[in-house]
Amino acid sequence: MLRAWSADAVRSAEAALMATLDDEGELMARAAWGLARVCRARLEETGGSRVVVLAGPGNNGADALYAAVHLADEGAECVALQGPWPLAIGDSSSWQEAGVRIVAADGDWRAVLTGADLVLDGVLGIGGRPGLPDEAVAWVDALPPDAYVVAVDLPSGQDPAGEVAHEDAVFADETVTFGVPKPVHVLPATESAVGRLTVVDIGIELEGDPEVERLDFADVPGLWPVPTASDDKYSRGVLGVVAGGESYTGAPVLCCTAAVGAGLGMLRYVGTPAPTALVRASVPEAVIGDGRVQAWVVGPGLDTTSRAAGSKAQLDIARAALASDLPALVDAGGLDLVTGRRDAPTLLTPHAGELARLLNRLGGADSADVTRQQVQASPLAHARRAARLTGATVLLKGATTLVVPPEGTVRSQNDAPPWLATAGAGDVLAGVCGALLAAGLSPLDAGSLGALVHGVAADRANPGGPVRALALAHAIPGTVAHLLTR
Ligand SMILES: NC(=O)C1=CN([C@@H]2O[C@H](COP(=O)(O)OP(=O)(O)OC[C@H]3O[C@@H](n4cnc5c(N)ncnc54)[C@H](O)[C@@H]3O)[C@@H](O)[C@H]2O)[C@@H](O)CC1
Ligand SMILES: [K+]
Repeated sequence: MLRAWSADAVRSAEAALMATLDDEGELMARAAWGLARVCRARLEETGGSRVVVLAGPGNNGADALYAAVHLADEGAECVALQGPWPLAIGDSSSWQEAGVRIVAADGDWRAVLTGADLVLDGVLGIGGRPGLPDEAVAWVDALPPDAYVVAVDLPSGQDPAGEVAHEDAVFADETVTFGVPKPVHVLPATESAVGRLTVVDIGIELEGDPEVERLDFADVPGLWPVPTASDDKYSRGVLGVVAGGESYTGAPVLCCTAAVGAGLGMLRYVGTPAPTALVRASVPEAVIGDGRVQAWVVGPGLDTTSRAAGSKAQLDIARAALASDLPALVDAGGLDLVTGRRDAPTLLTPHAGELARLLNRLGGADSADVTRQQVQASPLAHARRAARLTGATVLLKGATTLVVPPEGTVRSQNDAPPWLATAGAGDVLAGVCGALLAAGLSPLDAGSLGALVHGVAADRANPGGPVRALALAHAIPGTVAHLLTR
């Protein structure tokens, strides 16, 4: 499991460790040495030797300058660009003596930057507010496209808390962070700016709950519900799926195929005539009709406005499911049936547009209209708000999937290839996560584990190429086996 801690928690841990060390510069020395080792390796890989430091006003700039001193000692040509600010440590002459030429804001920094093989972005670190100083915006605009950009601790100008997306900021090829990952490295608003993430150990230890967790493959065997010899179909979990309608007939096929493939004890399907016939034909394991279940999936392909035959009876069961005290996953059309808090374990699985619509419906008359774009620009805050309004855990779909309970640590999964952005993929996700809820997992575990398996299955269904949702659903059982036995 990858764990990311807030800037405040990292500063406290650094202060605690610093208090035990004789030399107050020791941590920065460790950070700079680790950073220099990574840069050295990248220069060797690319055959480059010209390093340009973007030197900000704080300790982030100092880290980059100290690393450049090591690289200069080893033969690299190192130049640092200084803005109209004093450097946190030393002055330009002391750094020049140590082998790093400083070019001031009024110097010919453009020519220097043009020749860079590797750019060390040390403008802002965990002390940064989102956004860049103007001089640094000009540097970033002038970055040569073929230079390898290494961000020190985090891509400068990105929100260290990972809450808000920023276009006017650094997008790095690699980020070298110190001690532990921070939210900026794993949350959807900022993760795409991080590139490859490398963590340098500087000896700090963090306690308590992290801000963000990310499950990795090694977590799957400990969480996945593996049956034992004493289990039967009922003890393994029975899932009820209320999905589809006369106009959306495919969603229940995808959802039910994925759910039985994820290892359910039994599945009950509640639908209208056309999708019921399809489910009967393509998922012969399914038992048709209402009955006792351990959890519900309500909503894939569900049209809450339909007047077609069977729709009213189906909607009555959907509403009863949501009113019950059983765990429920609520997706797509089912989200329109959410009227407020649910006390039983609940996982809502909206995409950005559906989350905006839900917030507008539940937020009350005095709340401003939320748009899909606003949700995409600050996904965590909007998902958290919906979680608090409903008491549910909110799984917000996207290139990075967020799983956000009303309080506490969130999960952020980034396991899927971009090919997975395809119609029907969400129906498959609902089936997998629903199966996990029926087996007794919490909404947080069901959502994050389901997202991981879903992402890996997309890759395994057709490595490196397009994937259709039905192939994804069929890849679920093999993916689970692979993750349990690797
Ligand atoms: N705290 C520690 O013990 C350690 C910190 N380290 C480094 O120190 C960094 C944090 O250093 P600092 O706390 O000095 O903070 P930063 O270097 O991130 O920057 C802070 C400075 O930038 C200014 N600033 C912030 N946002 C701005 C914006 N948007 N536009 C213009 N100016 C802005 C602040 O007023 C302040 O002067 C870490 O990211 C890491 O690189 C490492 O050396 C490891 C040890
Ligand atoms: K930085």
